[in-house]
Amino acid sequence: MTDPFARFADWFAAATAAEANDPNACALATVDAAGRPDVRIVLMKEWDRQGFVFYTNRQSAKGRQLAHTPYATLDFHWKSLRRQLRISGAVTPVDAAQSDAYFATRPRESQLSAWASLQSEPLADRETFESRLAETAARFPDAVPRPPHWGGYRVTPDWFEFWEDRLGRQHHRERFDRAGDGWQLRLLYP
Ligand SMILES: Cc1cc2nc3c(=O)[nH]c(=O)nc-3n(C[C@H](O)[C@H](O)[C@H](O)COP(=O)(O)O)c2cc1C
Ligand SMILES: Cc1ncc(COP(=O)(O)O)c(C=O)c1O
Repeated sequence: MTDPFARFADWFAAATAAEANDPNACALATVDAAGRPDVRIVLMKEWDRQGFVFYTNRQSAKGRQLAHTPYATLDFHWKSLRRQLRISGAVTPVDAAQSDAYFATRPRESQLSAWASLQSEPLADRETFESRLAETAARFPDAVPRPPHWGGYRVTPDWFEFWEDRLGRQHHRERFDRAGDGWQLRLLYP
C-alpha cells in the first residue's frame, strides 16, 4: 500500500476499536522562537487528504510557537496495538467556518472554558479562573460563540512513519515521503 492516508484510515480504525480511550490523542511537537523543542498532547479531531486537524487557543504557548515556526510533528502511540505513527509537515490555521462548526459541537462547559482560560498564562489561584468562568456564563446565557483566539490548525504531511513492534526489537518501520503528486515508500532499520 503506497497511500499513507489509506494506511492511516486502517490504523486509526484499528486504534478506535482497541484503545480504552482517546485513540485520537497524539503528541504535538513544535519549536519555540529560541529553537528549543516543545511537546504536549492534543486530540486530532478531523482529517482528510489536506491534513490532520487539532483545536486549541492560538495565544497559547503552542499557538505562539506555530506563529513563529509553522511546522509540527504529531506522534500517536497506540499502546494496545504496539504501534506508533509519526506525521510531520507544515501547519496552517483552519478557516473560520470550519473552526466555528467544530466549536459548535463542543459541550457548553468546554465552550465557556475556551473564553475563560488564558491558556498557558500564569494563574494566581483557582478562584480567579472560576470567577472568569462565571462571568463568561453570564455574558453568554444562550449559545456561546467561538472566541476569536480559538481555532484549528492543520498539519499537512510531508512524511509519515508507521512503526510496528516486532519480537526482539526487530520492528517494522515504513516511511512515506511526499514525491510529486504521490508518495515514496521506504523501509527504515528499526
Ligand atoms: C489527552 C489530552 C488531550 C488534550 N487535548 C488538547 C487539545 O486538543 N487542545 C488543547 O489545546 N489542549 C489539549 N490538551 C492539553 C495540552 O496537552 C496542553 O496542556 C495545553 O494545550 C497547553 O499547551 P501549551 O502550553 O504548550 O500551549 C490535552 C491534554 C491531554 C492529556
Ligand atoms: C484545553 C483543551 N482544549 C481542547 C481540547 C480538545 O478536545 P475537545 O474539543 O473535545 O474539548 C482538549 C482536550 O482534552 C483540551 O484539554
